[in-house]
Amino acid sequence: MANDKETIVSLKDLQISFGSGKDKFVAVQDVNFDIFKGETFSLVGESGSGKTTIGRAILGINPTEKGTITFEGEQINGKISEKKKHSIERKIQMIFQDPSASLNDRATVDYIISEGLYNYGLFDSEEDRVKKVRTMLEEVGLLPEQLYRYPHEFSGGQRQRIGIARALIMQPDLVVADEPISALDVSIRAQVLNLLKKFQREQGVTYLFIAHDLSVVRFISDRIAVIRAGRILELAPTEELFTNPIHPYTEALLSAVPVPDPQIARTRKSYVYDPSMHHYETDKPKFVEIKPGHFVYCNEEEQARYTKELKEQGQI
Ligand SMILES: Nc1ncnc2c1ncn2[C@@H]1O[C@H](COP(=O)(O)OP(=O)(O)OP(=O)(O)O)[C@@H](O)[C@H]1O
Repeated sequence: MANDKETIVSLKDLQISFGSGKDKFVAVQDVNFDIFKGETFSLVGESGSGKTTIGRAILGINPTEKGTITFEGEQINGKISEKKKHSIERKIQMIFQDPSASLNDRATVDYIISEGLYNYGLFDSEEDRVKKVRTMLEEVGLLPEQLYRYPHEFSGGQRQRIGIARALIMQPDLVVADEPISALDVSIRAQVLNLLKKFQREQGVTYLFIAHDLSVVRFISDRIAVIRAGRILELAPTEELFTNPIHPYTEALLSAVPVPDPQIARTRKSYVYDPSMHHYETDKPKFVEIKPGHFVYCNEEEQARYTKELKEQGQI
């Protein structure tokens, strides 16, 4: 792939299965993509499509069956040393969908935010730890007097801020944010997204953002990958994906997004994507860079058709 951006994560021919024998279920396959340093890369797809499975594989929680995951130039799936694992667990943090379930209700906010600092010895003195925690608390918009309270004393949005503080205090290079706003009130979703963007501007952190709705990720993503049934069907920079979608499934997802401009609404085709039209075994589809930075999962016949259409439209 031709680009001048630095790659932080690279997934090559990734396959992940659960169970074995006749109960084996392939949850993720043929997955190939790179995430660039400092960007927000979104993985979007319906429930059960494999988004969380990919996120958990990058975090080292889900074992992979085939392929490689490279992080900062080193392979991190398969057998790795405890030392490397420990180092990666600081560098890659996670923010969860449900801030109520992911925070220990018997621990104070002070302890929750400090836990990683303790595990990694990331402070010089007690004074230094308290200073770090208070600064972080302020960064996420909570008050110093809230430090010794417990998660259940906070609203959903505040709890998610605690979850963000816990992740970001580790100064991670990559944060996997798995539907971080889905459980929140619509009114506070934008605030939480703005908070995440603020950290990205200040710390240069990279986000892998997982969502089931394209409209949610439009304004925060640099690039978007659309996943269905464990396969990435299309990947493109955000505006490119919204204006020039190529795969019929992306078209279908986009037609479900409310379009305020009737002019655009009229020109948009309402595809019904029938996945059974793909016979993966015989078709042997590939993830092809159909135009610079824009990838589509397609077989040879589809590739020829897409290329012809793009040429006719003067896009390539
Ligand atoms: N530990 C597991 N054991 C067996 N099957 C699993 C396991 N984890 C996930 N799966 C299956 O793998 C598929 C992908 O699940 P995954 O959680 O990655 O989907 P998702 O896209 O994140 O969905 P959601 O939006 O609902 O979280 C699903 O069919 C799920 O049932």
